[in-house]
Amino acid sequence: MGTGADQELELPLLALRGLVVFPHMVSPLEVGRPRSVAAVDEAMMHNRLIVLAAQRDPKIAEPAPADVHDVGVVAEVKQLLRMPEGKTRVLVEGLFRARLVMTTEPGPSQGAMHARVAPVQETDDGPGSPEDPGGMRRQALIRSVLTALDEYVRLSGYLPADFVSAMSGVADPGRLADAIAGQIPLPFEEKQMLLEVAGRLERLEKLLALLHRETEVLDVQRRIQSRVRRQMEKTQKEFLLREQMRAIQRELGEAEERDSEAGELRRRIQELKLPEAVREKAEHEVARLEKMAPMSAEAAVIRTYLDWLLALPWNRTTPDRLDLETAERILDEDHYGLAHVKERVLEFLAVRQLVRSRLKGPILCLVGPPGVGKTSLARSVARALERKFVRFSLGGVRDEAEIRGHRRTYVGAMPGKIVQALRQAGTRNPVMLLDEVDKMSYDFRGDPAAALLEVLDPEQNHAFSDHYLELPIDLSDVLFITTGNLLQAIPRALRDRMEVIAIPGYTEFEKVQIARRHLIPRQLRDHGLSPKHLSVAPGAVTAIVRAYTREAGVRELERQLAAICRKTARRVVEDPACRLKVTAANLHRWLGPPRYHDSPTEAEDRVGLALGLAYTDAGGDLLSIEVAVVPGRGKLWLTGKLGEVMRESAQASYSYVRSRAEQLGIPPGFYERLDIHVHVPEGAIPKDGPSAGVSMAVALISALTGRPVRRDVALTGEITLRGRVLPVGGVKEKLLAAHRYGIEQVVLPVDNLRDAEEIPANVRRQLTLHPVSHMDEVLRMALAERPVLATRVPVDEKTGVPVAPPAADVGGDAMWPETA
Ligand SMILES: Nc1ncnc2c1ncn2[C@@H]1O[C@H](COP(=O)(O)OP(=O)(O)OP(=O)(O)O)[C@@H](O)[C@H]1O
Repeated sequence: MGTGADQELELPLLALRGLVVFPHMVSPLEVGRPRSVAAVDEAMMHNRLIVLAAQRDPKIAEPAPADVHDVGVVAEVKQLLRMPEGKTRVLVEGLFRARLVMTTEPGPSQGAMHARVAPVQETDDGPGSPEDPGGMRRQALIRSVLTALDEYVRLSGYLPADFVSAMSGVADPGRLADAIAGQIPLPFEEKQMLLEVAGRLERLEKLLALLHRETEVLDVQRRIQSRVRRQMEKTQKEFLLREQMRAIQRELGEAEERDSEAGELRRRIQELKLPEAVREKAEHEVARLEKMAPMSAEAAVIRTYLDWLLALPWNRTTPDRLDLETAERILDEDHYGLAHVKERVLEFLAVRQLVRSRLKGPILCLVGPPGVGKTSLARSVARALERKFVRFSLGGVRDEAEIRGHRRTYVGAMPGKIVQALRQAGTRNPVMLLDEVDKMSYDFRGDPAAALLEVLDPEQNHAFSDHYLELPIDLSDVLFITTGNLLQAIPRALRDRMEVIAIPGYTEFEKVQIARRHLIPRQLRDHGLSPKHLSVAPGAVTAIVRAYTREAGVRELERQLAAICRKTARRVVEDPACRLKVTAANLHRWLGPPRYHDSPTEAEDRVGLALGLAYTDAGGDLLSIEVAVVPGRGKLWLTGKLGEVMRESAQASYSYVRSRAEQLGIPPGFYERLDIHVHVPEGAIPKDGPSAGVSMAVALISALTGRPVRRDVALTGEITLRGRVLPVGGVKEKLLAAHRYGIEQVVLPVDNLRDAEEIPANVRRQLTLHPVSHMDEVLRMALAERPVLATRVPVDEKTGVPVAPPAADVGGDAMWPETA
């Protein structure tokens, strides 16, 4: 067919939308626009030739000559098929590239557009052409394109597999490029770009780049798809399994169980009339529970949580009994003595009666040795107020989470102790006893004291937050009472927030009263006995206190009485008619030999042995302090498990003695020839504090001068390097201890005298107190006037220098070890 491939032609123009036809490519076209139909008709009437050129913008409906690209293809219309609605379908075959030289618009008669076109001369083909000597580039390009095409076909699945082998038969690079470009789905702008390249190899090279890019895109696409597919499969699988499980549960009747569980929970929530925030949270959790498989671990977590939420007393309170008379009667009924504490409790109730609304604070803190009735007093307060009573111990708590709970994300998470106690109480206004606030510690897991501060602060505790509950809980109606053994060990910030009431310990008289009025009746009751079975003579109680117990409280006493009751119970079972009587004389038959007879007090005055008074967490106690002087080089030995402060205090006493040696009648330079050993017996018990300073100085001076210490004097006081005596703590407990051991003379710092006013009058009467402010006064009181030995430090008569001592010859009192 004469196509006139090298001269200009005037042909009808068909504008293509979003489509490029290449030479040698047969392609079906749907023609609808009137101008396009006219162009096809015109071509059919002449030589079937037509120019196909792509529109620059496929969206334009009626393109003007400027709207079509300058390069297109001259094609032959192979077939024409008229369709309904005026549409026409044609089959065209591209013949050659052509440049549109001039394009003319149709006249008003709606005919076709025309274009004058000039064929594009294709360049650089064949071996030996200047750009490709030897045809190497051509070869390389063709091979690369075929490889890339192979990869592309494999990845896309879009073209038939034999397309590649068909293409490998095309030798002309330009044609190859056109044939491939015509078949693969590239954006039409890129196809147009390829159409406009006249150079064959250049066109092939551009196609190669596009192929590579397409392959890469396909690869990424494939990876995304497979990921999406996997995801889809997983959700589908889960959905399927869940459905199956539901079906199984239905079969087993579990679904109904779950539905009924949720229904039951909802009903309970409704009934409980919870505060709004709590109700919302509870309902939210029930809704979550419903969506879960009943047996799943998560459902169990939610169930436990709901259990807690619904069990807490959000709005349950008990009315307070504010009747003072009854309250006083109850307090007296339960406890002997303790007037100060009872008074404070009654004051609290009185204020409560006047201020009906919430009373901020106070938090009572009962401090005293074990067994003085702190816990039972708190219980009694609850009884007087008709409130519920709960207690927990803070001893050993070192983790904030124990107070505040663990977050629910933890396995086995639980609310903290406060919330647990509230649940146990079942009302929101119990008396809550926090035992052993002085035994808390802290580590990297947070400071429990800080959490307690929030609990005990009336400004904050109306919205206490527990990590587990995730809801603020109101603690402002709780009456907190705390207890501890040592005031100093309670964290300062906590101490400031509380009203401390000290219970120093009981005198012997009080113990006997407590036993007779409370402990014996209670033990009889607890052992199923009646007073006619057993009577305990007052003298026997005193004997138990003296010989079988050594304590500030009455716990050990109660235990001994329980032992007596046990023995009685056995006898009563054997012989219901028996009548038993415990007296001081037959006590050893009930309780065995006395446990305590060895008092630390001595039968006679001793050299180098002083009695100090100590304050421990078990109350007050006596402490013997021994000093021995041995030949040596001025070393000071300290033994008996002394704490840091006590050691320093011993050093201070020693320095004081050295600096005052001459006035004290000790040869100067004694320390160059002698070692001094200070020992505080009962080494298993740790001892600390500065209050033994005075007694150590007395023992030292006694050992160095040979003047014995009076055995009926006990001492307490801190010493300075200049011999001043400073006040100390725990004086009440110390005085009670001195009295317990039958000591009558107590030397104490003058500033501590007012503490002595708080001990019971009958004890006070039996003690003679010697207030002092300087060591000189202490020594006048505590040391015998004249040495029992000429001097404890032998000196050379001529030089006055201490010499090695002679062999001991002073009986049991010997301070010098025998020299070998
Ligand atoms: N004044 C008292 N009147 C009657 N009973 C008392 C009195 N003091 C203590 N008790 C009794 O002594 C026992 C021990 O008291 P409680 O357990 O309250 O001691 P505590 O001070 O709390 O000791 P701890 O510091 O070890 O907790 C209780 O049975 C208590 O009833």
